[in-house]
Amino acid sequence: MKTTTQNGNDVSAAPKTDLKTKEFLEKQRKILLDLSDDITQIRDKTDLIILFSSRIKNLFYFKHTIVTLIDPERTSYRPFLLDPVSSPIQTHPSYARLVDSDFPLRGAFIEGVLDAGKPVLYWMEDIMDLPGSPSFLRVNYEGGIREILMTPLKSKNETIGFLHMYTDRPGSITEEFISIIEGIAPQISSAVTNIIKNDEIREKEWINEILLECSIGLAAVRTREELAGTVRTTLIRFNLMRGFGIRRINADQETMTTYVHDLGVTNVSEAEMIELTQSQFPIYDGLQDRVLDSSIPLQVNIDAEIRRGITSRYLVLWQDMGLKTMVGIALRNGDVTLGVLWLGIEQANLSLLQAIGSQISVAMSNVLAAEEIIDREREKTFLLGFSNEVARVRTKEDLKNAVFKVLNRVLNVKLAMINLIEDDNVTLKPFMYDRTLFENASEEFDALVAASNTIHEPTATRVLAAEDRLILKVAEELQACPDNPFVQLWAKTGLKYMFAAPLRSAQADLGTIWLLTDNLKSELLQGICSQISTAIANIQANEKILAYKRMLEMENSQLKEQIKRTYNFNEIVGSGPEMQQVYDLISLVSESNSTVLITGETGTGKELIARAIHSASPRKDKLMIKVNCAALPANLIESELFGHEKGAFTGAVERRIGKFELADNSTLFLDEIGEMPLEAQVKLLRVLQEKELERIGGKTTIKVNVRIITATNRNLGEEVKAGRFRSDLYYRLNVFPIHLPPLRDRRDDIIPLAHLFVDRYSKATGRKVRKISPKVLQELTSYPWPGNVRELEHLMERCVLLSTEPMIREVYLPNKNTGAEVQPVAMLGTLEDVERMHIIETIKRCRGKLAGRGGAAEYLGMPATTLHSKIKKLGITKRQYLAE
Ligand SMILES: Nc1ncnc2c1ncn2[C@@H]1O[C@H](COP(=O)(O)OP(=O)(O)OP(=O)(O)O)[C@@H](O)[C@H]1O
Repeated sequence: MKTTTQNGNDVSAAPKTDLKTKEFLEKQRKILLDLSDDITQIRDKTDLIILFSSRIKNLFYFKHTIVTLIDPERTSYRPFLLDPVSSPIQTHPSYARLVDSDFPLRGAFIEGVLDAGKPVLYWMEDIMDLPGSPSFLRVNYEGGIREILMTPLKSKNETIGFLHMYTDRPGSITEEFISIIEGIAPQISSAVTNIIKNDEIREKEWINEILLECSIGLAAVRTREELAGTVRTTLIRFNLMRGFGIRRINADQETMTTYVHDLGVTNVSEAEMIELTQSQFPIYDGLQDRVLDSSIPLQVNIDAEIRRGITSRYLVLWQDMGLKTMVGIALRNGDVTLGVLWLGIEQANLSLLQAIGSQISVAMSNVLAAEEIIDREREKTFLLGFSNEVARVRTKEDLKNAVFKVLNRVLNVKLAMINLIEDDNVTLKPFMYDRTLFENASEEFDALVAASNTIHEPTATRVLAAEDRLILKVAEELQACPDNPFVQLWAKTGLKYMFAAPLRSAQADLGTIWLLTDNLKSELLQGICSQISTAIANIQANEKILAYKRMLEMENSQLKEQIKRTYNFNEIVGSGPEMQQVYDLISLVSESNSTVLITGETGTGKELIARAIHSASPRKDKLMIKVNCAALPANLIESELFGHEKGAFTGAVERRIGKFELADNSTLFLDEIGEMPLEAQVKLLRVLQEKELERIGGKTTIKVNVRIITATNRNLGEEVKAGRFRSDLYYRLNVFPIHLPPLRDRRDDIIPLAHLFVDRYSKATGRKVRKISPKVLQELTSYPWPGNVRELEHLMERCVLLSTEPMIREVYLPNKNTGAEVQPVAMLGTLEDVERMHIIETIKRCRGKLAGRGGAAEYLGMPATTLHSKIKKLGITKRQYLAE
């Protein structure tokens, strides 16, 4: 057997022994046998070296021995089995460091052993100071060691470590010694391999045992707090607790945010702590994505990552916290990647970390599932609450309150806009928005709100085409459509997502809703949007009902107004034979359903007579409906009479009930029938014949039971002849004609009528005008009254208003020749009137005192006798100045 020194010299330095002697062989055999026995009994790894050392020492002298092992990467070797009791350097200050050091597998010293593949004896002085020589050589030399025998330990032809044997007596390691060591090296190797395996098995068992314990705890975890606590306990059990953070992948699939953490005791500031645990950190930053992609835990050197150019803020925060290395473990449950577990540790058993990681993954998915259930429940309750609130919504204001409450306060979502489609089915009109959202761009926003938008605007078209919603990433949209003014506005809010949805009710598009948020809860938002759709449909229906109600109220008040003006039979003044005849006709026709045509000059009382007929008819409990055919433009008269459906023509925004329908079971009074356009005459005739009608644009026929009374101041017979009035209609209307004579032909009625009107307007205005002077009565009866009773009525109303005393003494009739009214110089009356008024007023102020100091004569600047004669002359009575 040939053994070499580090210089490659023949082992001439080792004292020669006859290796073939029987004695030697016997010695070797015994050592091997004893050692084999020992090795089988070894329970503890330190026992091996102690037993080995003592057995060999029985035969040869050496100081002490150790075993070193090569690391799995085969870059270094480190102490594995020590015999500190025999070591001469155990009191050396470097001892503790040396036994825990890795020594590079480079340099002449160790490479010499590896190359030789068998024991190599070194003289310390030759080797210890060579470049690359391990420091333990010099330390041993200083401890008195002079030679070292290095024997490679092999397993399956690969060197797994070294047996170091040290001596302080040069020459004590003989050739025989070396030969024996070489012979027993395989035994030592296999013992070491067994120890390693045993160690591994034992460690695995220990790990499994603890993992099992931890897994029971982790499996029971249901909340985040429990998760944090159990992860902490698990790490403590493995002595790995130096602070941890679990980051969860956010819904955007682009960022991660801390889910649970325990940073341990660190010198981190409150602000940094909040930043680290609440920020969204990008997944694809070159580090987190590496961890997620890696199937094994990844050890990260923070400084090195920053030097590599990874700019994520959390690295800087870790650095600030004084951390040097972190281990990142991807957390996965089946195919689902949940996030990353970051551990603030230097190094650790990878398979252990992996096992911990997968247990935490299971626990985390349990917590997530539990949270999801709670979230869903909460969302359900929340939606139910919102839907109850929305069900009560009747106005836009109610809806605004409900929507803003739910979006801003509960979900942290901003309402960018609700647009509603107009009746033209194209225009999108802003309905509701949160202007505060666009504070940075208020001018642009106002301009967009003011400009009319349509369903053809590209983003609006996309939303309306969507089945239920559209989720847009604002940044991507801005890249794709940098010129779109809407997208530009969204970008200015700084929010990440635009959640847009069509608002629909019963499959009809009502409009679009646009929500901006960083926190996307699509399902919930979807639910809210459909509630908003329902609410808007309700509001619109309610608005229609209100409009309809308003219309009815308007009509109702008009009708009431008409009723007020309805005078019954008794209020019709006229006692002459002409009017008597009219009364007879009214009595005759009232009870029947016959159509009546009332003719007469304007103002003769035709409407009054129509109302009298209605009031005396069996239909009197319902309102008489009046249509003035002259007051309506030709194109509207049909819709006024027969009504129309929504959209029947431009401007028909609502359905409208016609007067015919309103007059069902009552009387329809068509005033000024002579003015009705021919086209409408045809339709009127049809309704009169068939007693049913169709609304304009409508498809169904509506049966009506209406009594018709018409009136005209024209000569309808002449109109028929001139072709302006349909003869067939004329005959149908002229069933029962009543003609009203003009007032000039019944002069006996003038004075009773004048008194009636004075009385009526005195009461209405609160004046005390009661009488008409004979002179005025005379003037009234001799006037021709071209405007008939209405003219008389207006004139008397005016007289009441102008009169300053209980008797009407003056009337301003139009000039009989010119028709123009003779205006007095002043509205105050004649000079005599003014004088009378002035005297009465002065006496009143003097409290009836005429003469003497403070009397009216003094103030009027005349002697009391003159005043007396004037009072007499002007017919001033005591009543006039003492009455009030
Ligand atoms: N005989 C009467 N007794 C009392 N009031 C009358 C009489 N005739 C007419 N009036 C009053 O005179 C006014 C005008 O009457 P009314 O409107 O009925 O006339 P008309 O013939 O229908 O007018 P037009 O042809 O202009 O529609 C009304 O205020 C009405 O009350």
